[in-house]
Amino acid sequence: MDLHLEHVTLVYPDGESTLTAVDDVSLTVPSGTTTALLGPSGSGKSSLLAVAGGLTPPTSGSVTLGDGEPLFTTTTTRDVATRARLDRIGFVFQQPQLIASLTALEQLELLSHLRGKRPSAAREHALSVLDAVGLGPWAHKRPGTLSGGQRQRVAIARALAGSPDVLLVDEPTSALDHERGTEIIELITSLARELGAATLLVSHDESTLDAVDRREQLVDGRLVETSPRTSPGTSPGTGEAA
Ligand SMILES: Nc1ncnc2c1ncn2[C@@H]1O[C@H](COP(=O)(O)OP(=O)(O)OP(=O)(O)O)[C@@H](O)[C@H]1O
Repeated sequence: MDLHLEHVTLVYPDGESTLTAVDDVSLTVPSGTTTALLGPSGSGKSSLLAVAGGLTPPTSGSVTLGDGEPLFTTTTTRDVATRARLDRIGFVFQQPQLIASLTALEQLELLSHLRGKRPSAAREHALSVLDAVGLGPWAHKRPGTLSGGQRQRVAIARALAGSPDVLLVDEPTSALDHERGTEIIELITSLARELGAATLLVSHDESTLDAVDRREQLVDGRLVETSPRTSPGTSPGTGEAA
């Protein structure tokens, strides 16, 4: 399902005043595609991701999936947002945020349990997702015995295990070297395509983003530039502005 952000504005209280972190942003991420969100520090990337994922209600505007009812609006209650996140949205954060005492497989099974899945079906599915991220042989390892790249792959598998409509990814490569960072972006975009997840990915590092379908630029909370997908082998940012 396509993800639609419609006239999203997010204003934070800032002492006696207010700060507009996201300013009237409208954006569609088609199902199965990956849009990278770029922009300087403080431009509102994480804030926009937080609204897209129902972590923060927008001050105005809405988040919709497909042609359905809005998923997150100014009035969405915390309980409704939590359920929508569990059922429809996968998150990958800068740090993998894994539970140290659980194996890779158990990290995925825990969420399946929260979603009310049968344990045997959940295990089989979790193993197939770990296979898809190249971690089949490491399914029974705990985070402490995995590399940084492997831990991020567990986080990606965990985010995708519930077959979410939307995948939201915040700086997934900041703790990785260039080669592993590029591999992680390639993995995310190919799995998003395979699973039909509309994927919005915040990144500082344009050099790892050859595989993404689209780039958007935020400055002072506003979208300023849209570029279509660059062909493999061409340098980024050479597309015509839309
Ligand atoms: N919880 C908050 N309360 C008040 N202001 C906030 C809050 N979170 C972010 N801000 C402010 O909103 C603006 C946008 O911040 P945001 O973290 O979304 O930007 P960003 O582009 O993700 O930055 P970075 O790349 O450094 O993570 C900044 O001015 C920031 O200081």
